[in-house]
Amino acid sequence: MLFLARMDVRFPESMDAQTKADYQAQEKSYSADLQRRGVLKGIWRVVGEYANYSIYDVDGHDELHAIFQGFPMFPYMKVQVTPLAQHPNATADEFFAPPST
Ligand SMILES: O=C(O)C[C@H]1C=CC(=O)O1
Repeated sequence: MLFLARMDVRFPESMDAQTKADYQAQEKSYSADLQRRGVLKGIWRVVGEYANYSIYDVDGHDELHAIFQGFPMFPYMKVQVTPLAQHPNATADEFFAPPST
């Protein structure tokens, strides 16, 4: 199942630069592992914002929630999720398998 997520990150004003950098490094490593495993299919920065849009391929809601909770920066993220279904007009679709005949 595919899901589109928008993640907005908001660190507390009081957080020091080194702590932020540590969180970002841990986040990068966690994100890279998800991408290597094919769970995180793509991630894009929202221009001008500390936010991203990302696409996840998981078995269901519980797995997706567990993945989000695993993000080191989860306590500082607001996540909005949109379930995705196959569009009948899609011509080239790298995310969905072709319909079986
Ligand atoms: O920098 C971000 O957008 C936050 C974070 C969430 C996933 C990820 O890889 O980075």
